[in-house]
Amino acid sequence: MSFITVNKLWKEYGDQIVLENLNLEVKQGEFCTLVGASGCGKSTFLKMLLGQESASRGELLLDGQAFPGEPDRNRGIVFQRYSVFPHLTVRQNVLLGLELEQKPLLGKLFGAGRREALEKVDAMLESVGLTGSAQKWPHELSGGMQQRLAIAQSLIMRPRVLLLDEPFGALDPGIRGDMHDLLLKLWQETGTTIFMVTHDLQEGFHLGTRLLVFDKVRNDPHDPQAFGATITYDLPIGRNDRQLFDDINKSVSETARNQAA
Ligand SMILES: Nc1ncnc2c1ncn2[C@@H]1O[C@H](COP(=O)(O)OP(=O)(O)OP(=O)(O)O)[C@@H](O)[C@H]1O
Repeated sequence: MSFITVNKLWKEYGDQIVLENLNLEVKQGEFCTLVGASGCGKSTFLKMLLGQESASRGELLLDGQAFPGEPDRNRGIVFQRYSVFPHLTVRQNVLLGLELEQKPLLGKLFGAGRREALEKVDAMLESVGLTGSAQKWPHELSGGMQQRLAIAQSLIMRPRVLLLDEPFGALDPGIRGDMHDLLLKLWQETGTTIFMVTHDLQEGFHLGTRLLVFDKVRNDPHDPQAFGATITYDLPIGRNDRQLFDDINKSVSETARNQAA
């Protein structure tokens, strides 16, 4: 049985068809990168995996069971920006999830429970290279450091699925390279299943074990909302196929141009 099954999945908002007939089987530990023109529903698909949006039709299964309808600790998400709490220090940001999980009402741990949780937090901060910034506030961190904090905050909960929505989109190219290395290291260490949206096809090819291209097969210029996007390429990657890269780039750019027209 596959870990995640997407079966004839549709998503509509009112008259607008965003996603149509998505089918996908994902094994535990895969790293899927999602690319496609702006507005093709990639973030919507992540939100469905998170449990923040429901399907209009079709099935989304985790271990053969319907996906929990609300976000839970099985699934962590990191957005392009603003996913950390500005009023908490780096260490408190990472601790909070554990505190809320163990003491949902109070949101605070004491004594041995707190010491144990802080050991995990410090190990996680070490893993993402933020040990020296543990007492800092988020506004004192660079963009790359804030994203490392957001990843630590998600991973401390040991999610089975990690959802990343353009996590490096706002970072300088030099820092992106370091973040790629870090993410690959954490993915190998934790074995978590990753879905990552990126606008950078090269990044998608570099990081993923599988590349999913979201695109519109049909387009009605008089009614752009009539058709949704679907998965047009689902490729195992890890090799550098220049022709394939060019083909995907061309088809995604064409859809982007049609949508802008
Ligand atoms: N809550 C919502 N209510 C109504 N329409 C929505 C909602 N969320 C998204 N949409 C619409 O669904 C379409 C897909 O949006 P989505 O953000 O998933 O695309 P995307 O591929 O992630 O785009 P981008 O690459 O620009 O982030 C858009 O036309 C958007 O306006």
